[in-house]
Amino acid sequence: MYSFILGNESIKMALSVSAGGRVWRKFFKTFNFGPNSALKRFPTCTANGRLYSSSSDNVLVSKDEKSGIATVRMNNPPVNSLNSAMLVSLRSCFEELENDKSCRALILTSQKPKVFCAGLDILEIYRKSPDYVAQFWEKLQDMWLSLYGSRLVTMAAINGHSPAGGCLLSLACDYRIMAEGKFTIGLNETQLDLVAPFWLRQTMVDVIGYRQAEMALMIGALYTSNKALQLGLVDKLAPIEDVQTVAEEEVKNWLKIPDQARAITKMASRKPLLDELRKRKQEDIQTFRDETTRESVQISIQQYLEKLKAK
Ligand SMILES: CCCCCCCCC/C=C/C(=O)SCCNC(=O)CCNC(=O)[C@H](O)C(C)(C)COP(=O)(O)OP(=O)(O)OC[C@H]1O[C@@H](n2cnc3c(N)ncnc32)[C@H](O)[C@@H]1OP(=O)(O)O
Repeated sequence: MYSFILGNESIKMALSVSAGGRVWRKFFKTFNFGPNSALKRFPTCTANGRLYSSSSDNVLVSKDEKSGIATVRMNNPPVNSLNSAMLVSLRSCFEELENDKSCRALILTSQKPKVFCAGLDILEIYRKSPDYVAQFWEKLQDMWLSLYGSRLVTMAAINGHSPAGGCLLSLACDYRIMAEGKFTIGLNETQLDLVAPFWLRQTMVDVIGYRQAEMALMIGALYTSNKALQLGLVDKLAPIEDVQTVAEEEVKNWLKIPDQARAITKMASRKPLLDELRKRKQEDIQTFRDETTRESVQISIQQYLEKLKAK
C-alpha cells in the first residue's frame, strides 16, 4: 500500500501490487499521468528496432523489445530547432511510447551529434500572426506536458549544444548525460529579450536550486558541460561518442527499480507543476502571444537572427 500527499490535496491511494495492470490504470486515470489518462494501445509499437508509427523524418524512434528501452532521435537539420512540425512529432512519439505497455524508458538524443537541439525555431515567432504564435506555444506546452509527466524513465543523452528549448527538453527528463567538451547548455532566453515561462523557470529551480537558477535565468547564461555538471544542471559527462552507451547503461540501472514505485514517486513531485500549467494554460498562451508579438521584442529577435546568420 502506498499513501502520499500531493500539493495541498491529500490523496490516499491503496495500490495492491498483485492487482497488476488494473491498479496501474486506476493510478494513471486518477492522476492524469502522461499525455492521456487512459492507457491506449498502439498496434504499431512492437517490433524490435523497427520504427514506430510516429517516426517521421524529423523524429526517429527505435525500441529494444527485450529491455523496453526506446531511443528517440531528433532529426531536424541543421540544428534540430523546434518548429511546429517538430513539436507535434515529438509529442506524438512521447504519447505512443507512453501508451506502449512494453516500453519502460526513453532516451532522447540528436541524430546529428554536436547539436542536441538549438531550442525553439526562432522563425516560428518572428513576424508571425498572434494566432499562429499562440498555436505554436500550445504545441510546446503539450509536448512538454507529455515528456515531463511521463511514467517512463526519461533520459536526455545530450550529444551537443543544448540552448534554450534544448535545455527545456533535457530539464523535462529524469536524468541528463552530456557530451564533454566545448558544448553549451542553459536557458538563454533573456538574451533574445524573451522571458522563460513559469513552468520552465520552476524546473530550472527544481534542478539546480533557487539562487543559481535565478542568476542563470536573469543573465541568460549558457554553461559549458563542465560548469553544467558542477551546477547539477546535468548529472554526468561522457565523451561525445559514448553518450548514448552511457545513457543506456544508466537507464538499465534505473530499470532495476520497480516501475510502479518509481513512477508514483516521480509523479508525487511533478504533479503540482503539471497541474499548475494545465490550470494556467490559456493565460500562459496569452502572455507568450502578447509578449512575443510586441514590436520591441520583434526587433530584438530580428537582431538576434542577424547575429546568428553573421556568425
Ligand atoms: C512569457 C513571454 C515570452 C516567453 C518566451 C519564452 C521562450 C522560452 C522557451 C525557449 C525559447 C527558445 O528556445 S529561443 C531559441 C534560442 N536558441 C538559441 O539561442 C540558439 C541559437 N543557435 C545557436 O546558438 C547555434 O546555432 C548552435 C545551436 C550552437 C549551433 O551552432 P552551429 O555553428 O552548429 O550552427 P549555426 O551555423 O549557428 O546554425 C545553422 C543554421 O541554423 C540557424 N539556426 C540556429 N539556431 C536556430 C534557431 N533556434 N531557430 C532558427 N534557426 C536557427 C542558423 O541561423 C543557421 O542558419 P543559416 O545561416 O541559414 O544556415
